[in-house]
Amino acid sequence: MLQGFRKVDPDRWEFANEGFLGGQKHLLKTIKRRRNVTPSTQQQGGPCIELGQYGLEGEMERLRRDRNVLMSEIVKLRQQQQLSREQLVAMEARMQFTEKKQQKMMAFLAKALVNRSFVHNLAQQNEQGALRGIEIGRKRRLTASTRGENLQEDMVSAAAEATQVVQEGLAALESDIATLFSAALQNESISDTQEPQGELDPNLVPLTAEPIVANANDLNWAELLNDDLIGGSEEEEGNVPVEDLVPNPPDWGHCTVIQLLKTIEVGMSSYSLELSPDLMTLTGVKCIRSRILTKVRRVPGPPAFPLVGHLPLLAKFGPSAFSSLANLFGPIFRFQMGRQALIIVADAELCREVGIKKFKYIPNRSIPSPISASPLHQRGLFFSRDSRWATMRNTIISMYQPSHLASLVPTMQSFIETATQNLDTHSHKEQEEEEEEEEDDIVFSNLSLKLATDIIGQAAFGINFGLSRPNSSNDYPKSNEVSDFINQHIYSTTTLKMDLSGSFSIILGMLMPFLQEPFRQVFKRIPGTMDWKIERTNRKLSSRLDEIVAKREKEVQRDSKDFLSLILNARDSEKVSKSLFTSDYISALAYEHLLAGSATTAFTLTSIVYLVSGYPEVERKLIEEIDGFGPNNRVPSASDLQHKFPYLDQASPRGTWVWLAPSVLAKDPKNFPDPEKFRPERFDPNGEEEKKRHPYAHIPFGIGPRACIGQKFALQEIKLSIIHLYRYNVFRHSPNMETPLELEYGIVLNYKHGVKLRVLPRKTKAN
Ligand code: HEM
Repeated sequence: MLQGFRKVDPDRWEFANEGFLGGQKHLLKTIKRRRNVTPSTQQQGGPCIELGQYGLEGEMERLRRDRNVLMSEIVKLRQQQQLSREQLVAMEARMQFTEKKQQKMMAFLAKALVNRSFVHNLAQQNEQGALRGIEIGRKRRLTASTRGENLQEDMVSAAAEATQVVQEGLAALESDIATLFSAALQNESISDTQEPQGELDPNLVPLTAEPIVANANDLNWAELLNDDLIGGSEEEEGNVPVEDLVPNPPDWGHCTVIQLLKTIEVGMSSYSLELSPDLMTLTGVKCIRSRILTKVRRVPGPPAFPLVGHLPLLAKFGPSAFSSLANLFGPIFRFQMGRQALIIVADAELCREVGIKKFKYIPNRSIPSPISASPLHQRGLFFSRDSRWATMRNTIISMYQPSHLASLVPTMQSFIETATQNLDTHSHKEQEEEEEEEEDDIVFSNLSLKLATDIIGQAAFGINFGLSRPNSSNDYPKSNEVSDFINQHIYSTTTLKMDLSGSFSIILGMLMPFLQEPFRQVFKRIPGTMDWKIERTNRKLSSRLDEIVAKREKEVQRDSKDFLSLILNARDSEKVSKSLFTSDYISALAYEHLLAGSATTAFTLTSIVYLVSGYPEVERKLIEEIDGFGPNNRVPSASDLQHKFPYLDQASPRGTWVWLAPSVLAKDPKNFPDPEKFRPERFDPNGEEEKKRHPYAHIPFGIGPRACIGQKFALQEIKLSIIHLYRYNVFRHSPNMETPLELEYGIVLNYKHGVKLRVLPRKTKAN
């Protein structure tokens, strides 16, 4: 009879009994508990035999072994208990740390609210004229309660103090950044196959203490998304498909770097619409905003500075910061826009994953702090969310049908013809050129901005702003209303930034979002502060837009084909929901067109002309194609523009972006060999380079359902302009223009000192 424990391997013992057999329940009742083994039971021939006839000694041995097994079990359990205790302690410490951080923040706030001694600092460091404004405000509010006044002053002081803290922080971080980037640059010169040459700066070690992801595959992408979407525990991550865990997409932001940079301004400079494409050229850059900072900590990235995060990197290095970071940390890295944690994805394939395949989980753009105070900007398509966005986009997209775009050609052409009359006064023959004469220069960047604003003004509102008419033309005196509107628009646009030297409430919005609104409420009442100015301008702009919409709403019959009329007609005919397209949303949508469609297009057009005038071979090919199309008075149709100008197609706007981002592209020569060269041929659809390139390596208008709605509009306008310009002229760089051209990272990327060109009229071909 077999009974008791038996050894199944050197470390394990198992219960064994003849009545203990799998599937034979009825035998279980034959199993009897073994009684204490005593000499008498032995004599009675009781159940003392186990694993053979070992007798008492055998039994003792068996018990000893049983005891050892149990002891080792106890030791194991004790170890587990110890481990759990340690984890508990670590968790407590983490909680305490978090609590302390909160306390510190509260202490800072408390200090901010009682400190009265920094009014002067504010005047020096923050907003020009703020002090004067405060004084004026104070005089005006002499009757106000002293307590209220003090509070206001205290908040001003707090603002100054916070600015100081941030500035000190930036200074302290600067040396780290320099180290980081010098190392990054060193890394860049190392090709895949080469061994690193020389030692990397040892100072780099603490900065790159986190693991470098060499390959995008090293990170489980689905896991990353799960992680951020769900915010679950680390143990849960990656085990369950996203689809199962996210019944409703949670409210978290999605943005491409483009979108992000469109609205976010950093440090000295800001990044905008146009910047995005060149970043995307790197191989495509997308970023995912995470609400849960801790969840993205394990994604590699440089150490972040308290409050400002990685903003100083952008302030100091501009867009090339992203390339260097991609070089250091791999195609997926962490970046902190102030308090906002982002995951940057610098890989074409992963961009497709985020922008298209995972779109349903990340359909919305995050609303950056400058926008959060401006309903006007929030109600456009760009920042609208979920089902509202889907309905609005579906409605608006119908207004960009090919037939509608084609009907816009004559309007565009007419504006182009009028605007180019400005060139006549500047044009001269090469031999007459007086090198230093500034009056011969044309600031082409200004002209193209005026032209693009006029075209989109007409297309969006049906209003001719008349900005690009020749100066000498007095046919249409520009009304004060129009210039006021444009000025308000420009001011409103340029203040839409997250500049560390900008509006105080906007800075706060980045650093401590919950403080933004209370501070804005205070500052907007203090004359002279930027918050006050922004509030005033946006209010005026909104009311002007509302007026335009209200007037148009009242029109019984709207014949014009501008965006505003089309959308109002659709609403009146109940094609679109009245509750969704309320007047304020319609104002915002029309205004968004002005915003999104002016400086972007203008910058692209300027860049093309600037580049072509520096590359005679490109100019020759372009002119050949334009002249080959037909006589100068033959205006190309929308279809001609699409199919009959393949070389122009390659030059706009893609060649431009490549050239504009040499530092970014240099990191990815496999996609863009010789990136610093303006070589439209690289985009020749039949060329090897184009065939080899990843289809999402270059996405200047974005990808997926949220891609630019105005892409075809912009390209049509740009191509028409180039054709008209080069039919009659060629351009040369003015000797008065700086080289290399300096860029200004405003809300819309711009050439800091403009693009100055000389106009050379062509020997016009016989028509
Ligand atoms: C060369 C000129 C332009 C460039 C480079 C450009 C670029 C972009 C980019 C990169 C995006 C974001 C795409 C994404 O997130 O994947 C975007 C969105 C957008 N663009 Fe443009 N754009 C240009 C001209 C225009 C024009 C002329 C209009 C209006 C007529 C316009 C209206 C919009 C709108 C409304 C969105 C938001 C779309 C949505 O969220 O559904 N853009 N643009």
